[in-house]
Amino acid sequence: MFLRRYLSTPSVLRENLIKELQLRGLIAQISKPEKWLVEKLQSRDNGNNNKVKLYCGVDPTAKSLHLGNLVPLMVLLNFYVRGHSVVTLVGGATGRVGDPSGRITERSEMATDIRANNIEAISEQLVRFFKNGKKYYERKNKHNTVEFGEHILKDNYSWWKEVKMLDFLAQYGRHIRVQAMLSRDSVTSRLANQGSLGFNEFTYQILQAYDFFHLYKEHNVSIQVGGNDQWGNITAGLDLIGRLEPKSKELPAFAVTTPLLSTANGEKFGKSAGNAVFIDPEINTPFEIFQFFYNTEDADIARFLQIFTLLPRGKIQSIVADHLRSPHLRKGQNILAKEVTELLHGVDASNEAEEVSNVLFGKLKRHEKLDASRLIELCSKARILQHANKSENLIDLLARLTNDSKSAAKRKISQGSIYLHSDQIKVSESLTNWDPYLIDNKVLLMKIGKQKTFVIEMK
Ligand SMILES: Nc1ncnc2c1ncn2[C@@H]1O[C@H](COP(=O)(O)OP(=O)(O)OP(=O)(O)O)[C@@H](O)[C@H]1O
Ligand SMILES: N[C@@H](Cc1ccc(O)cc1)C(=O)O
Repeated sequence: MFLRRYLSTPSVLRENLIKELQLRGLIAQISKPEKWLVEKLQSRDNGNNNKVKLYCGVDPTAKSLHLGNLVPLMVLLNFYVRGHSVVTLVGGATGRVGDPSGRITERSEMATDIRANNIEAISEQLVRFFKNGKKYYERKNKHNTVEFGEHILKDNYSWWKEVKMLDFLAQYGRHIRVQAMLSRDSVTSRLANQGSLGFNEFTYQILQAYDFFHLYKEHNVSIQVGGNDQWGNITAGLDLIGRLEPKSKELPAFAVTTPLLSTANGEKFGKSAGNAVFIDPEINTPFEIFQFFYNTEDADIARFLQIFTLLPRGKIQSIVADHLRSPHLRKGQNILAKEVTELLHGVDASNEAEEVSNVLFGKLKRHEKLDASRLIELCSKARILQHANKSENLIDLLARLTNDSKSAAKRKISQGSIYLHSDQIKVSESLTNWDPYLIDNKVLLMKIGKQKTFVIEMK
C-alpha cells in the first residue's frame, strides 16, 4: 500500500522540499534549527502526514502584486502543491504604518480609499494566484494524484483593530527589546544614511512580529516566508514566539527568506525602485509579461525557470541544454515566457501572447496564412495595435510610429531597413498604394530595423 502510494507520487514530491527549494535558488536564509525543519518535511515526503503551515504577507502599497512579490509566493506555491497549507496576508494594518525595510526614504501617507481599493485588488490576486497555480500544476501532472493544501487569506487589520495600545504595551512591551529593534538592518541603514525615520516606521517590526505570533498561537502557522529584506521583521516574530509561547519547544517557528530579484544594475525589482512589472493585466498585459520573460538573458533562463515555474529540475536542465545548442532561436526564453504567462493568466492567454510574439518578432513562416480579424483581436488585447488611414503616406506613417522626424524616416527607407508583411517585402519611397500589401484588406505588418514589427489596422 505504502509502496504503491510512493510510486504514484510525482518524483518532485519525493525530494526533500527544503533541498529542492535551495537547489531552485529560492532560499536565501533559513533560521535555526534548520535540521528540524528538514527532518519534519523529509518525514512528510516519505509518506507521513507531517504538514506545516506557512505564511507570507504583502502590504497594500500598490494596486497589484509584481514579479518581485512572486518570488516568496512561489515558495508558498511549492509547499501548497505538496499538501501544506498556506496563508497569505494583506497588511490592512501594517500598510497604514509603512515598512522601512529596504528603503532609503520615508513612505508618504496613502489615502484611506486608495488603500482600501489596493487591499481588495491584492486579495483577489492572491486567491487567483493559488487557484491558477493549482490548475497549472494539475495540467503538468496529469498522470499523478496530487494533494493540494489549503489557501487561506487574512488581513491583519482583522486582529489589530481589536488591540488596545495600553493593553498591548502592558502585556507585550517588556518582551520586545529595544536593543534588538535598534539593531535591525532596516533601522541601522536608514539612520546611517542620515535618513529620517518616524516612530511609525520604527515600530513596524513590532506589528509584523505580533502578526507572526498571532498566526502561530491561533492557527499553528510556524513558518514565515518573505524576501531577504524581511529577515529582521520575521526574526522579530521568532523572538516574540520564543519568549511567549511554550509550545514553541515542540513546534519551533522558522524564518525562510528568498533572494531579492534585482535588475541588471543590482536594484531590487519592486515598487519603490519604480521598475516593477505588475501581474494585473490592466497594468501589464499577459503579452507584456510574456515579453518580459522572452527578453531574459541566456544566462538567466535556468534561474528564472527554477524560480518562476513548477517544472521539474531535470526538465529545466534539458530545456536549457536544448536552448544552448541554438541560442539564437530563443527556445529557452519562449518556454520560460509561456510557462510564467500560463501560471499567472492561464493557457489561452499564454498561447495568445506567444502568437502575437511570433508575429512581432518575425517568426512567421513565409507562406503562413494570417487572419486579419484575429490579428486585430489579439493585438488590441495586447495593447499594441496601431491605427492608420489608407490615405496616410509611408513617410508620415513611419515618422509617427517611430516618433521620429520625416527626414529620419526617409533615411530608414533609403537604407532598406523597412519591410512589409514582416520581412518579406522591402519598401521603397515610391510606395503609394497600400492595398496590395494588406492582409484581408485590413491589416499591415511593417517591420522597422532588425527588431520591431508594427501591426497596423488600416481604415
Ligand atoms: N524583487 C523582489 N525579490 C524578491 N522578493 C521581493 C521583491 N520585491 C518584493 N519582494 C517580497 O515581496 C513581499 C511583499 O513585498 P512588498 O509588498 O513590500 O513589495 P515591495 O515591492 O518590496 O514594496 P515596496 O517597494 O513598497 O517596499 C516581501 O516579502 C518582499 O520581500
Ligand atoms: N512587511 C512586509 C509585508 C508584511 C506585512 C505584515 C506581515 O505580517 C508580514 C508581511 C513587506 O513590506 O513586504
